[in-house]
Amino acid sequence: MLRFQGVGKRYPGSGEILKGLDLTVGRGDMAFVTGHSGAGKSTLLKLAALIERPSRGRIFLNDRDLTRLPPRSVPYLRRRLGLIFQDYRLLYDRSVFDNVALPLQIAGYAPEEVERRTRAALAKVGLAGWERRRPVTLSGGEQQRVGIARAIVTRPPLILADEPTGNLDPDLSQEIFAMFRDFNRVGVTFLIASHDQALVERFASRWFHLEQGRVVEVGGR
Ligand SMILES: Nc1ncnc2c1ncn2[C@@H]1O[C@H](COP(=O)(O)OP(=O)(O)OP(=O)(O)O)[C@@H](O)[C@H]1O
Repeated sequence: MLRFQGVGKRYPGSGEILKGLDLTVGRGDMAFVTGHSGAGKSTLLKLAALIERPSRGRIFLNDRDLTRLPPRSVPYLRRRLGLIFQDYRLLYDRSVFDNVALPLQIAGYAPEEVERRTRAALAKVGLAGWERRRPVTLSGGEQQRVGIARAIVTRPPLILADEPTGNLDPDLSQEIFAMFRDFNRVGVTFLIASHDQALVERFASRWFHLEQGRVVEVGGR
């Protein structure tokens, strides 16, 4: 589903952060990227999400070469991805409903469809009835559930999550990963950056360990 082939990345003025990376995430995988701080985990996800472009190599999503994608096709492609961030990135001046509904509104769904799908996504993350709440009144774990509902609301086949439990305690982290696993079981592919080794070993069907810009170890069942 997602394939990196000899991918290098250098930021303006930086050395090479990723140095010819090869990896493949298959359809239905629950894949993790591990590595110490600065190893390039976020960079890898940003490349997959087309937030950054590689300096060399190729990235394929469903056999489509992302490195050759014209800029005008980027927004369309991004709609087919769910993105989840460590710091949730919610809009704090909007309601929970508005946050989750936003990707559907951008994609041009009719209002009644937006309403139906948004409520369904909130129910899936255990937040049915929370539509009118404001994100500031929610705990970190609850805010991340809103972030997850926003990521799944367009039913993307692939979800990219960057340290999604980095700000949460171990019990909540486990809850969030179990939720990902439930979505994974119904067919959503995940690529998750995490440095929580114990949880990765428990939940990963596959993982890639990064060191000095390369995959040095591949695990999984
Ligand atoms: N926009 C940028 N410009 C210049 N250097 C950058 C940029 N973004 C990241 N870097 C550098 O690239 C390296 C890898 O960063 P990245 O965020 O991908 O690592 P990470 O493995 O996700 O780390 P962490 O676990 O701390 O989030 C770091 O040395 C960082 O300083």
